[in-house]
Amino acid sequence: MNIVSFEQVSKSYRMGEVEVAALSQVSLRISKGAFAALVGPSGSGKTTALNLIGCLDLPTTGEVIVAGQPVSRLDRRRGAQFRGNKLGFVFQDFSLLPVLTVFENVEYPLLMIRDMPKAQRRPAVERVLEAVGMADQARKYPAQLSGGQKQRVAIARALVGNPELVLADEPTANLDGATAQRVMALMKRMREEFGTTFVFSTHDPRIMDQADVTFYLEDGRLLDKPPAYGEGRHA
Ligand SMILES: Nc1ncnc2c1ncn2[C@@H]1O[C@H](COP(=O)(O)OP(=O)(O)OP(=O)(O)O)[C@@H](O)[C@H]1O
Repeated sequence: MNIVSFEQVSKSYRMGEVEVAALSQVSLRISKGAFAALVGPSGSGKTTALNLIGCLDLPTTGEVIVAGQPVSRLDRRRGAQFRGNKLGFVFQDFSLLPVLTVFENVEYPLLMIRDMPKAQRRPAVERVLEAVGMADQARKYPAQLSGGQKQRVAIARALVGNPELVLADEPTANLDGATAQRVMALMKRMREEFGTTFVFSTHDPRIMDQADVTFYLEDGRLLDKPPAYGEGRHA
């Protein structure tokens, strides 16, 4: 079963007189449970593709279907609702709120998006903090954590609402090589433990090799085989 389908998806941005094609006629399918990489050089369209899957942007033409729902025409409110219920996000800059503790950062989506009562929030937060090995750091603030620890908290926050799909835009870009590998291993373990599909973007060959399916983008187009720079496998 596919959790993501793109049918002939194009996205262009107008910059004054000029039209920039961020994605051109991309068709792809990602099956449920995949650990999928979007790979390509800077400006190839990876973030645009993740934004379309995440209902953060709409395609210019074509159809995007996520978890059985055609999301290409959802308005802002319905898009936000869909996002809150079905998706989790991990960002390269971690995007933790500095004034909240680790526990509160992970709790935040349950409180703000799901409006979940406190008695249910605590066990949900404890479960994911335990899973990412950060339960003993719950009272710390983000500034007191290393980069790898921050990304573990961000992964816990992405998973706390039991999403079907986690989208991660260059999740290891701000981490050293060894920490990046540990964060990827953690995401893979979370995929096994929670049954969540992961789609991440990267241009690091060591990171793309972790994927079980890899999509190569170049100038907004999906390539049908790895380009010279790619060392990952093609599905
Ligand atoms: N909001 C926007 N307005 C205008 N052009 C945009 C916008 N967002 C993206 N683009 C353009 O679309 C193309 C694809 O950008 P995108 O951010 O998807 O690439 P990327 O592969 O994620 O790059 P990076 O690895 O640098 O993040 C680029 O040419 C970019 O300049």
